[in-house]
Amino acid sequence: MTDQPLSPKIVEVAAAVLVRNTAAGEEFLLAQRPADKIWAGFWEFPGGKVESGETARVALVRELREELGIAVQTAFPWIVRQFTYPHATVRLNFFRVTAWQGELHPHEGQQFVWQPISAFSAVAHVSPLLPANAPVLRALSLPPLYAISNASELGECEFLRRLEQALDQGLRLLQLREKSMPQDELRSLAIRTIALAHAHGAKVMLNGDIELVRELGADGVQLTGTQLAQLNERPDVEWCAASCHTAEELRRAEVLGCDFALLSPVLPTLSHPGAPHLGWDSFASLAAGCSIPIYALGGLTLKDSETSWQHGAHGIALLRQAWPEGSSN
Ligand SMILES: Nc1nc2c([nH]c(=O)n2[C@@H]2O[C@H](COP(=O)(O)OP(=O)(O)OP(=O)(O)O)[C@@H](O)[C@H]2O)c(=O)[nH]1
Repeated sequence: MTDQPLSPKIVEVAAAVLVRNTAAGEEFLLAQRPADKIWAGFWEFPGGKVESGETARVALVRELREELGIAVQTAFPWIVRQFTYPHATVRLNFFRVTAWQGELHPHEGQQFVWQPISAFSAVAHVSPLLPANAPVLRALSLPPLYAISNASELGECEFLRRLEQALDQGLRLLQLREKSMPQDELRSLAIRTIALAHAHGAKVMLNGDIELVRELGADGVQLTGTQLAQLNERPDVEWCAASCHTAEELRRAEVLGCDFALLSPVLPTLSHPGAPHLGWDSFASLAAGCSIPIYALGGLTLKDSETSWQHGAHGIALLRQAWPEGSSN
């Protein structure tokens, strides 16, 4: 979201995904709507309506102070989901809140629960959830790093060695993208990659080949720009992502029902020296208001994660940088 005042036509809501780190991993907070509100008893992300003249961020800070008694220190803009209830159409402006001051207090008598948020398992252990929130949990389960394969350059053996190392270090989502590899080699690499990734609880997206995803039991497809332009329906696979460069492509990805998108190139890249790139400000304008998580791609390193969150990204996607040389053991 931008920090501009918001349109009064639909009910604008600021909602917080509070994230805390524990010994068992990251957790997020759900709150139960108090008895005197519509949808009483349903579980939701803390937050509330944006008041006239407020930005979503200002409303977020006010709501968390009023509802939970905390002072927000760090809030990253995340996805924006519109949902029509019988009583109103709401636009939920989500922020991931990672730092705050003060202890949580239920100022409106509401119950709280902290839920685990390990990769691909941000499920709610409470019910009922507000109906708008199910896709939000799915989005929340996406890990912060999306790695793109580089096997043609590294060679298959070396790529698989580095993949195993990355998986051991926590990589949970990767795309096999080997445009110049002969089909039979790609197939055999895909089989080995999927087996290795699944043994570590990680997901594998295949670039462009929907049939191969189904045949080999990969987790999803990363649609090419051409597929994104031509498909009329979201392919029936577990995860579907799109590669985007413009606002039009992002809209198309949302309309098609993609689960997430790549937006590139953010910075100059080794593979396309001198080619135009978005820069972080344009990235932020394009990502603002998107209903699906966006990974920033192009010229980035792991150190750019926080910068990407500040500009509305869910996380970063890395190609060469995802496969550092590391140890040879
Ligand atoms: N806070 C919050 N609201 C949500 C979520 N999901 C969702 O659909 N909503 C909807 O967004 C709207 C938020 O309104 P609210 O009643 O919480 O707002 P508020 O705190 O300003 O309440 P008030 O108008 O009673 O003062 C409701 O229609 C609610 O159903 C969510 O995760 N968190």
